[in-house]
Amino acid sequence: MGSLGPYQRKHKITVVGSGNWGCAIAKIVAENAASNSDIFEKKVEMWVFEETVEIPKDSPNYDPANPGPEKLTHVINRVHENVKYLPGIKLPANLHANPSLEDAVKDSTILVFNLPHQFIVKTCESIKGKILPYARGISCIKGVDVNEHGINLFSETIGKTLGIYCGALSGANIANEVAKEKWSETTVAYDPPHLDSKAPSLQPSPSGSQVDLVQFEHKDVSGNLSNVKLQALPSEYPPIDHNVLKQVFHRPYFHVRVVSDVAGVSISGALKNVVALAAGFVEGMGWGDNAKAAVMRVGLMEMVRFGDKFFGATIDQRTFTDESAGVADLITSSSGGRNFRCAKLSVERNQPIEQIEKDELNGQSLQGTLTAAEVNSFLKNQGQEEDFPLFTAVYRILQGTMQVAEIPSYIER
Ligand SMILES: NC(=O)c1ccc[n+]([C@@H]2O[C@H](COP(=O)([O-])OP(=O)(O)OC[C@H]3O[C@@H](n4cnc5c(N)ncnc54)[C@H](O)[C@@H]3O)[C@@H](O)[C@H]2O)c1
Ligand SMILES: O=P(O)(O)OC[C@H](O)CO
Repeated sequence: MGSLGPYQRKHKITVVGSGNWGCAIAKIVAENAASNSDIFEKKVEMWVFEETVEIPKDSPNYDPANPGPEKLTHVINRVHENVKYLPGIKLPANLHANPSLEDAVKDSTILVFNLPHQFIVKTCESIKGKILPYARGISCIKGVDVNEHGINLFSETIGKTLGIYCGALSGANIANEVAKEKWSETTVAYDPPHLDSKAPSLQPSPSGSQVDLVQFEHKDVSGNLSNVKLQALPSEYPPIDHNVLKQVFHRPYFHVRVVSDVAGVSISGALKNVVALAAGFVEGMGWGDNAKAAVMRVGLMEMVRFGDKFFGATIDQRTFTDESAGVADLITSSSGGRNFRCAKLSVERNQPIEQIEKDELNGQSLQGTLTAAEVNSFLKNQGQEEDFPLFTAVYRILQGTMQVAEIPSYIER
């Protein structure tokens, strides 16, 4: 290892985000950067939304020289652990926690976006024009971007905002299990216009001084056509393709399948969170495993129907059944995910789920509650609420306008 082969430059990787999943993925990426030093720079940057943390005196991470509250980035770089969002897990020493987003993404060719979805638009806006124009992205976000214009995948929102191509990663991946190196699978979806590896005429000159802007027509998931300009990756770098992405994410304990269905992978990851809330609600009622299986069955059907109706042109229906991002994620999320656990406690304690989130998650963020509201506003606009009774029931239960006890009769209609 260590030889650059036919390429003069290595990829620099930045992880944008450092929460529970952000750190688990950053750990994987940093491990791979260290062990594939022929194509990746060893040092991996991780952007941290800075805050201060208090380390208890009896913690092995306590620094008597620094007894007061300490910046989270200082703690991560000092003890190689995110003591707030991924406690008890050693992070690789080549992972650098950086409080400056602009500095963290500077000169990176591979950007991994891993934040709660409500923060992504603002985060991307702030680095517009400040990244390499030929960088490529992977979104690990589970959510959909619903705004007045309709519904978008976050990979597309990120790509459009930054003027780059962005794929997606999603799977049956509870972060704490992955971080403990318990075996799991994931799905990476990546399907850029073929300009990096298949069209040498589009490559810039080896000096990098001349860049090629490739303009192509792009149809987004809602069928809207737009002209997109994408800059080819300079030929000094190894092409960013399925093989390189596997080297970024695959570990002996984290098995990656790379596919092309970005829409299917992203939609599954977003919608399964809504179904996991329903699973938590019925579990909280003490209705048992049969009831949970029933909401998972109906939920999966609604996920497939949603994909077919609104993303039909671009989605591969097999993703829902064949890939980790599909039914496998639905099962794990409805068994031990945060959305499931908080929904269950909210029924058991008869408290709003926002209260449970605040009391139980120590700053981590539920995605299903926001997604249920966003999906509902989209379905309402489309006049389709009644065609998705489980999604609608979850939204109404969260709003307090429906009881969990009404789920069985409501979803049967
Ligand atoms: N945690 C999991 O098990 C898991 C697994 C797979 C996918 N995901 C998905 O990954 C994404 C990220 O989840 P996570 O678990 O890393 O996050 P998290 O739930 O741990 O959220 C906390 C993070 O949000 C950050 N944050 C708070 N306010 C912010 C702001 N204003 N701007 C930017 N960042 C802010 C915090 O600094 C912290 O890093 C989500 O879409 C989630 O659904 C999570
Ligand atoms: O803990 P949740 O509910 O956010 O789900 C975590 C992951 O998405 C499971 O794959």
